[in-house]
Amino acid sequence: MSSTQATPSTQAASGAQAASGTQQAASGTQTARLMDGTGPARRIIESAAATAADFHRRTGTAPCLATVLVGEDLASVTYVRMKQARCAKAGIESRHVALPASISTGGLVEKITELSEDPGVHGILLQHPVGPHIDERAAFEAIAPDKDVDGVTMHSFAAMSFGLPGFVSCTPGGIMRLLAEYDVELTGKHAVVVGRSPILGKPAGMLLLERNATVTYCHSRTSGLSAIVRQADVLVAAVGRPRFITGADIKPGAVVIDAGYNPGNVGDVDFASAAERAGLITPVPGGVGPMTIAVLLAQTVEAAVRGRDTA
Ligand SMILES: NC(=O)C1=CN([C@@H]2O[C@H](COP(=O)(O)OP(=O)(O)OC[C@H]3O[C@@H](n4cnc5c(N)ncnc54)[C@H](OP(=O)(O)O)[C@@H]3O)[C@@H](O)[C@H]2O)C=CC1
Ligand SMILES: Nc1nc(=O)c2c([nH]1)NC[C@@H]1CN(c3ccc(C(=O)N[C@@H](CCC(=O)O)C(=O)O)cc3)C=[N+]21
Repeated sequence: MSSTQATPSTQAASGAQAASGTQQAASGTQTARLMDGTGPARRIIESAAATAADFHRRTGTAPCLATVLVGEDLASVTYVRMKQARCAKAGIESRHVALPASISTGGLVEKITELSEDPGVHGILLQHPVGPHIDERAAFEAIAPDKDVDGVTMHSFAAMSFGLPGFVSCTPGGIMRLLAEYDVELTGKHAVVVGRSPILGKPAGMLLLERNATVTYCHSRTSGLSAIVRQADVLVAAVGRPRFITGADIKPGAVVIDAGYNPGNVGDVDFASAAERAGLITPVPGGVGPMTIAVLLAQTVEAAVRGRDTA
């Protein structure tokens, strides 16, 4: 799989140049190979769609994902629409629950508890962030573990950290699948994760640890960030700051995973300079983003099938 060609649109979108049939990420002295997420994501979704169709035939209903959105933040509305569109294409029904920004923690927990108890709903996605006056952790914990297809509950986090079966947080799960797709060896490698949020940085580090990487977390209180990032054989950028990491801090040959997704389709890594030093690098868009949605869909179908088979 490691020689999969990036789609032309991916290359164009990331400023990459196609050179005599091989994909090259930049035109510097050392050129990174692109880690395309669109191809692997498509394959994961095709497989989920086949399973969803089979589930539909057997049960008369489609797998169903409930998407919960608090408020009307434009980016969040767009993400949720994108997820619903992918669901529809894969034969997954989505049920959208739009709640006012003014809803209380109690009101949100009540709504999510209803979905957790609804036998017609197989998976629940509560779009993050929910607004500063709401206890987001309490809301996530109202998701029944067997419907936690977004992998955001404490139950899912613990299972994932112990290497036990359960749903993984979608973006970290997508990152791991992408690394596998490109045959990236993790054992003994120094993985540096910049960011420690509960649904991205922290679980990404735990999954890398499970795969025997030596993991360092960096965050806003880290001192000497550059020096640490420079040691990374595998770098995961999950900061939420456009082009925060530049090529100067990339170890030559490193695997660079840009999980950032900032306004204007800009990642947390400065792609052009990083691609001159990295060995492998994800583009934004077309890297981690599509993998996130693919994992969400696959886990939704898995939840439906599991629920049915254990009913
Ligand atoms: N492609 C996808 O599917 C997804 C992409 N994203 C994107 O990933 C990025 C991160 O998202 P998310 O984890 O939710 O963001 P959060 O804002 O929740 O977390 C950001 C993390 O970065 C750390 N950080 C912030 N500033 C610095 C700094 N100057 N130096 C070092 N660390 C810093 C914070 O540290 P501290 O903990 O100390 O505050 C925090 O741990 C965003 O661009 C987001 O859009 C998110 C989810 C899915
Ligand atoms: N509970 C929760 N779970 C999430 O997984 C979650 C969330 N909240 N809040 C917001 C972030 C953001 N996020 C993205 C998912 C896919 C793309 C994605 O597919 N991006 C495409 C581009 C799509 C386009 O803009 O056309 C790409 O990178 O190629 C981006 C961002 C998930 N998030």
